[in-house]
Amino acid sequence: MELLYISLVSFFLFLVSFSLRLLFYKNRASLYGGLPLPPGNTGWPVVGESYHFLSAGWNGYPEKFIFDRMAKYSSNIFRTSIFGESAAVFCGAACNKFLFSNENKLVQAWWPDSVNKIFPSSEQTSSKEEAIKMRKMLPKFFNPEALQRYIGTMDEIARKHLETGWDNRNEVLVFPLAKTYTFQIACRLFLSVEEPSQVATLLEPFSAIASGVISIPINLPGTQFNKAIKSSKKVKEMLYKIIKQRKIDLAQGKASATQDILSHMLLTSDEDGKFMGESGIADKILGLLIGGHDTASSACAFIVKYLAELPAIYDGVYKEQMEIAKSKAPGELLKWEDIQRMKYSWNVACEVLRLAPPLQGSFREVLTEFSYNGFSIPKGWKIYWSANSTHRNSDVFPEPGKFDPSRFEGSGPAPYTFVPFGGGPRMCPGKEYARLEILVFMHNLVKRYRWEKVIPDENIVVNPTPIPAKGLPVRMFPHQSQA
Ligand code: HEM
Repeated sequence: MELLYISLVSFFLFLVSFSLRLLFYKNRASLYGGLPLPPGNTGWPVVGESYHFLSAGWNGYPEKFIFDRMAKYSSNIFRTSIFGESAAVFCGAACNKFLFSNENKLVQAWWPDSVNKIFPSSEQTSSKEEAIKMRKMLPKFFNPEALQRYIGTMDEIARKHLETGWDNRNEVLVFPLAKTYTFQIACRLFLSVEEPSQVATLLEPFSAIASGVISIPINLPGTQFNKAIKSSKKVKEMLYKIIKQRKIDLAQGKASATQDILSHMLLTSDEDGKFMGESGIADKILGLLIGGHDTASSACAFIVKYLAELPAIYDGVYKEQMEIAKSKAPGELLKWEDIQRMKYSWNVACEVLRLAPPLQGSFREVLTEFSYNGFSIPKGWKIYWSANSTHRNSDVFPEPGKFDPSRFEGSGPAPYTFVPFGGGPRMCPGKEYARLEILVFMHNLVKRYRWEKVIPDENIVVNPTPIPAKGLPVRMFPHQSQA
């Protein structure tokens, strides 16, 4: 469907685009210090290289878009055109360091216009401004005390989740279960929503939203973009209902001020004493659910995949987790000290995040023209940094395709090379929360079962997070005795 639309739109806009290109090339003489633009290709008219960029992921090799061009142009920086924007792709640790250190000086956060359309801010501000407000607010929910409190709840949810979704089954489909797990935690900690049918109703539209965020923004029936816009509206309507009910419950003393993120948002004012409106709260909760849900569930699913493929790694994780399990009283929930002992398991999770980063990278917008590595980068251009440009680079991680958790022992990878959570001031604010829910998941899963893949060479699709094409079916083998 999308290909058809792209061809039609491309054809009609070709002539317009051609004349705009002539104009663009004329204006190049004014670039920074006379330096050239990075080498590269701006691809097809209007859609640029968006299709190449996206299809590399759909085929399971998002890094191919990056490495093909780095090799072709013998450069760590190359020019492209994605989502209707002139862009430079910055590759490697030095580029990561440069970008992350120049946040809000030379560059600022940017998302494709599709993001503003899928998540129109109800407060008439851009998604960029909303993100700034969100960043200010998040430390309250993700500070060390709050995170430590969440561990027991996460453990409780993990146990119940495994009992209802995994126990007494010969075979399970991991990907949807991992999504349910991370979503159950988010619903509980953000909204105090626990009732399984309510969680399922909220979850249903989410996969359409995620794939629409990084898609070609053609809002016609049947496109990913169109489905994402509709799904985002649907979730917001559900969130409004929950928020309205919570206001009533708080007024009647049926809900507490500290029970979850929603209560905090309703009852906490900003530095000017202003409280957030219902629509602003719905936007923020939706942002958190989006940011935190597909990423962490993809990590959990890929941990299951790699542990099935690598029995020696599984044994290492099992040994570590059983030592922790045996040190606990029956029924006792996990605590902060237990998480601190899960060092090998976290190294394994990091190796999974290196090989299958849930987010492939993200964009910045150039605030002021600058030069870097002998190239001029014009104001207004977009810059894309990519986790794979270091994660899959043999100069940085020797034998990059080999699964080797020992890479994370000692001082670990060199700075700016392992970047699944980004870096600098915009580094993922949910990193620690994600670490906790991933480790709690690993603990509960390996404690109960060993498993094997039903489809040994299942394809991976990256859209925009990596997904096993058939949902990762596995055969389950429960351990004889559980701690
Ligand atoms: C394995 C799990 C996760 C991964 C790999 C991940 C990765 C990332 C990355 C790469 C960024 C973008 C940084 C940039 O633009 O340079 C980001 C941003 C963000 N993440 Fe995560 N994330 C994960 C889990 C979470 C969780 C659990 C939450 C919330 C509960 C969350 C909330 C956010 C938010 C709100 C942003 C936007 C921050 C901003 O714009 O300043 N993430 N994440």
